Amino acid sequence: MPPSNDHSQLADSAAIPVIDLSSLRSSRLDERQELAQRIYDACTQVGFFYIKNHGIPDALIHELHNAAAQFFSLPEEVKMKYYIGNSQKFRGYSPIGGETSTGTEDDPISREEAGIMLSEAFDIGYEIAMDSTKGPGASLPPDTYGLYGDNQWPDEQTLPGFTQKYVEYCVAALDLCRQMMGVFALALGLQENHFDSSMRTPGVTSRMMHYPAQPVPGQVQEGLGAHTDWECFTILSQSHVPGLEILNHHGEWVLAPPIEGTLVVNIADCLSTWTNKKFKSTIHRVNNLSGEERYSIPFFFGVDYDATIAVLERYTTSDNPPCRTPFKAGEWVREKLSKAYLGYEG
Ligand SMILES: O=C(O)CCC(=O)C(=O)O
Ligand SMILES: [Fe+2]
Repeated sequence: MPPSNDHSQLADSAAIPVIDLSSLRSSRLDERQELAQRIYDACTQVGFFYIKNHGIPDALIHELHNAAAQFFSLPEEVKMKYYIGNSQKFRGYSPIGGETSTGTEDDPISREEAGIMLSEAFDIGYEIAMDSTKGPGASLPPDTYGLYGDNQWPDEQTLPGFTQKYVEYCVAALDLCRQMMGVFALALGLQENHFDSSMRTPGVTSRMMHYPAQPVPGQVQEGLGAHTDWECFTILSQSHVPGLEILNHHGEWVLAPPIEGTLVVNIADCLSTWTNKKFKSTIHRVNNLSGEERYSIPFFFGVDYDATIAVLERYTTSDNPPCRTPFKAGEWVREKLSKAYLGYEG
């Protein structure tokens, strides 16, 4: 297990709770507060939880998984037309071996040490069309960190309806994330609208992932190395095939198996920093040992790239000073992306 001077990246418990989000949209504050309490417990103890009754239609999720399977079954030379290395902004297709494990804060991995991961991915980022709060005249903000726009969508002849389906999913996921930031604010003892001014054009990204079955039975090639996510939190849709594991403080990897009708939520570095690591940005990894193809679709919710992440004063004491000096969300994400993708040097 990686050395750790605190337990903020390790789950206390193997039990990943299932939280019913029905009251997320309740008009009653006491019901939203009760939900916030359950979320607080999950974020401070595990850093991971499942959500049910989240409001994203099952049919849409199912169709998007079909679209992902179709994309990855395209010939390699067709997928390479959308190669991530063509993009200045980390958008597009990353073939097997195109990405490297960066490790964790306490246990970083250099490019020389990192092995080839058995996964391929297709990455996209925020667009106005994904944002239900934006009208037709809206445009992207100044791109100080080189992270807004420039998605490399597959063309319509190759994959009809793919772009529309993915954008439709992002609209629903982004709406859900904004609502969840309200409940996170309540959980942290803040006004429900505390984060609203930091999520006008939020730094969201999403990716489709494909983890092939192990090529040599009995030999395990890692699908995605141990890491924490970088933004505020992640909403993950996994297919019926297990593979996601989270690290607990006994140094044991605990499976987070797919549960029908749920999505997985995990806290990431920026929200963890805001709380002085009270909310855990828990280390996780993926190994596909199932013998089947595995697909997953994470949606990474980050705040505006020019938002400042500064530890909330209420989570500091003289014995527990801020874990980091303030930084811009875009700075952090860009640095992490530059390390993870081969072919980018910052
Ligand atoms: O594929 C999964 O289940 C998890 C993916 C993940 O952790 C990530 O993309 O950051
Ligand atoms: Fe992750």
